Amino acid sequence: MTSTLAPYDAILLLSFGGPERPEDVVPFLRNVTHGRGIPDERLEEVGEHYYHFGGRSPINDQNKALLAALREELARRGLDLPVAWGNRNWDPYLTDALRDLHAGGARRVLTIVTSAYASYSGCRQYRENIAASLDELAGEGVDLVVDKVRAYFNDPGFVAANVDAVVAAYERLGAAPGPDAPLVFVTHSIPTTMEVASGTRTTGSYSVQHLDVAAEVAKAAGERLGHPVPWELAYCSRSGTPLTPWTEPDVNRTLHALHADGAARVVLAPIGFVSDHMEVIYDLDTEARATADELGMRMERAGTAGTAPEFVAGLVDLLVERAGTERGEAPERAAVGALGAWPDVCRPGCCRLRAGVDSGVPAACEQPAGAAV
Ligand SMILES: CC1=C(CCC(=O)O)c2cc3nc(cc4[nH]c(cc5[nH]c(cc1n2)c(C)c5CCC(=O)O)c(CCC(=O)O)c4C)C(CCC(=O)O)=C3C
Ligand SMILES: [Fe+2]
Repeated sequence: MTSTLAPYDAILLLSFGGPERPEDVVPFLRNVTHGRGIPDERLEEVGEHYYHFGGRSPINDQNKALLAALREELARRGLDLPVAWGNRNWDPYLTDALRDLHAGGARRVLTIVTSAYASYSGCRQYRENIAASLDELAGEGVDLVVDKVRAYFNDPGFVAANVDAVVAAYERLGAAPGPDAPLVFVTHSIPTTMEVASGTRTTGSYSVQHLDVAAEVAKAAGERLGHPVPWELAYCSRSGTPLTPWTEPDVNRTLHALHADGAARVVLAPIGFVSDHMEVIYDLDTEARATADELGMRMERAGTAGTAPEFVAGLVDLLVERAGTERGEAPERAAVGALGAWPDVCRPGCCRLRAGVDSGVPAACEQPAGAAV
């Protein structure tokens, strides 16, 4: 029975992909940076991060775990439909996943991407990948309709999982939050041009989305811990040339600044990542930890949402909500914070690579040009 997710007949988990073995690292990095002008030195440096962990990214295992958790939660709710997994940059690839779903009888697919926040990297680029795959499949006579659930950074389940993780990190730290033990939220840095073009005029940019979630998480964690939590937002994983501005401050610089202000301990909460990606285990657990050690600061890194039951239940709620909307019902659109629920179908021009510049690359899951922004 698939009745309560009608009109959808399949679910797709769409992610980034990562290498499984050392031989995969360079081909993977070529896929990631295809046509994007990342300097060779940066690729070698990022390659080293992967070799440091045996040439294997943690991301595929984490997606397999999320896939299993989603299937379990769907089954628990009596929702029996296929759930496939496909990636932008590595096997299993998106096009193959969609072709398999179609071969199994699927005609209308609802997608969850493994990015909670909307920017070119977390929203539009995936939608361009969907459009390109659908185009390729149409050439094979495979016709599918693919939709995507709205950006879920402010979903109550995602936020609750991050609150739990921050509370647990302070418990491990053995100190109450305060000026002596502040909280640093961390996310992926992006070029400031991408930041300016993220979202739309009415939805909140990438950094504004993070600030909204950070305020909610800090407030709820502070209530649970019995102390207000001083916090800031920092960025990791900058790339590109030093001449190109990216969102700042870098997390290592924030650690130096907090240390100079007298903080002896710190909690890092990577709210920008849905699971412990390479950025988390290398840029935070390896590099930022080395900085903290050097400064003599005690650091605890909060966990990511991963397969936390609230997070997984929240994702399934989003599937149920969207299916209801498509059936013409008006389901509740749960969201915490000040920004409200993201549009189901992105506004025209949402999350362009650069503000005002239409790349001409088709993107799926977007209202046609001319629709109100
Ligand atoms: C906002 C954002 C997220 C968060 C949202 C989300 O979670 O999806 C994210 C996720 C990820 N980024 C990842 C890996 C990489 N990202 C790169 C490059 C870039 N990312 C960017 C942004 C983001 N990226 C940008 C603006 C670039 C430069 C331009 C470009 O190339 O688009 C490069 C190239 C080398 C380098 O420049 O560092 C690599 C190898 C992995 C896999 C990790 C693993 O294996 O566990 C994941 C999940
Ligand atoms: Fe978008």
